[in-house]
Amino acid sequence: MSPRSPREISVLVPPDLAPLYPDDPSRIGPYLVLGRLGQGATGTVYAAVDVSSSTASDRLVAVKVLRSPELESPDAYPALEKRLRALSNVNSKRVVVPLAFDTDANPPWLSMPYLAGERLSHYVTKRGGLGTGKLIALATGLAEGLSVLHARGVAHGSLRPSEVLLESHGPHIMDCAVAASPDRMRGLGATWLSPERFRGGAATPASDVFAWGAIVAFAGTGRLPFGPGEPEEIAERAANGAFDLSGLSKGLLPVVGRALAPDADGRPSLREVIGAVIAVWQSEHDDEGAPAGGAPTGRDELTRILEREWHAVEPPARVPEVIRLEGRMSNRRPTRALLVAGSAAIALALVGAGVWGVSQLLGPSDEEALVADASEEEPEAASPSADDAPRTLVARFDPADQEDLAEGPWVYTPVDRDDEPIRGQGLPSHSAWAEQWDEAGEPAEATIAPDAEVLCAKFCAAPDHVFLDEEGRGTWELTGNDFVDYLSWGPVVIVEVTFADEEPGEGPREIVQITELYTD
Ligand SMILES: Nc1ncnc2c1ncn2[C@@H]1O[C@H](COP(=O)(O)OP(=O)(O)OP(=O)(O)O)[C@@H](O)[C@H]1O
Repeated sequence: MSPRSPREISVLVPPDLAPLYPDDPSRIGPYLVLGRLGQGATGTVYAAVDVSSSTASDRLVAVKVLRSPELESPDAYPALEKRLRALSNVNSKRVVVPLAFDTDANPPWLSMPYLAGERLSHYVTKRGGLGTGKLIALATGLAEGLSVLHARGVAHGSLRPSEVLLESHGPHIMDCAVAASPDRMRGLGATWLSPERFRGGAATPASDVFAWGAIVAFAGTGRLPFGPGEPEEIAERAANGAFDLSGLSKGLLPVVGRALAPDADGRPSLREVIGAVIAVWQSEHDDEGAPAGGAPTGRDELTRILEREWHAVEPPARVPEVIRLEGRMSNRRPTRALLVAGSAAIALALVGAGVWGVSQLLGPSDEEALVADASEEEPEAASPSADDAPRTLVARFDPADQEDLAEGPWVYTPVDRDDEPIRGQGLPSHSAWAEQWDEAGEPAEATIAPDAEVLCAKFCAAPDHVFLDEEGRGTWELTGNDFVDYLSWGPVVIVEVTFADEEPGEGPREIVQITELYTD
């Protein structure tokens, strides 16, 4: 097997990744930018590739280019740098922390792990308040994340339901880099703003506790705790302690009520908050299954609560994308391959169906027929005639077998497999995938029709290549030319090929249809 081309890597990307705008950067720091994740009041977030990462599933990062009103004065930059340094040392799975940042860049940026999930604001708006177990997990998780932030001297300052991401492993506190100014927060919704912040005060741990109380109240009841209205009306109710917690899980009422105290001194510390919420959970679970060996720590309990209560937050599917790292050998293919909405399930379904279909197709008698008739005159690569080989077979194209990577005919080796592909273990590399297939015949040569129909799941190209068949299965549609171009990059590929229906003859057979086989 030849090694995979060092010029390409695969990355699992969200299926609905938006394309870049013409002015968007193609690189940010060490990252290759793939598409836009979104734009908020503090900057634009891009999906980007960390080329140093060794696994497809970890390569995707989110890079935020900061452009926020709070950073308009040059004095803001040293403070930003200090805050990002502190954040980089935060050790909590509940906080999205920077992987890298550059505050000298213009504009500054920070990278963070890519997290697939749903904002708490969307989740509650769509489904209503959370059940008690999940609410307790959320409340404990947020309080733990905030307490670790505070221990590093960082008050979040802008916490609200849209800054809480629900992901399959638990809730995450996002957007910690820049605390919104009170002015900006007033515009974003006074509900989450403590009275002292509404009056223009700085972000403090106590103001984060207030935000925690308001978020937990919203998540538990599906309603705004101070009701609807203009920011001033809401702020007035907050200043008077006029909240409505009816419908909130009974055990949580006292601690949430105290967190919403108008006076910062009247609010509990996060340690008290965590203790109170854990006590509610333990009282409802009789402490069953508590770990042996003394009183569990807050973190142990949080882990246990998340394990028990955090269900039904599934990560959205991601789809494979092949990224070219440097100049291309041909200009037919776009530098990067971007997949569009809806293709994830269908692409994976097609691949699964393709693998299944091929295993059905290749019964034992077919396998025997796959053994190519290597003639004495052509020892390197035989060209089986149309009457002694099936019209469709699974083949390996290994550029190591090919003398000239730009010109055909193309050497292919029939392959098959006895076992089912192992799924759910991440996307295998080209060569690892190819190694799962056994040789089932002698190498032979074929030409590839320039307009051959190509269905691919992994080496897909531009969005306008998307293809849906009559049964709703789909993937990307390329041509034989694109496939030849792909082969010239050097990867080993496993494909199902169909030859032209031709009269028996001497020359290499012509491939008119190619379906890439891949799985994860
Ligand atoms: N680490 C991440 N992983 C995946 N997507 C992310 C990540 N960080 C941000 N995003 C996405 O990027 C988009 C913009 O996020 P951002 O936090 O900048 O904006 P916002 O929260 O909408 O507004 P604001 O800047 O006012 O907080 C959102 O759709 C968000 O889900």
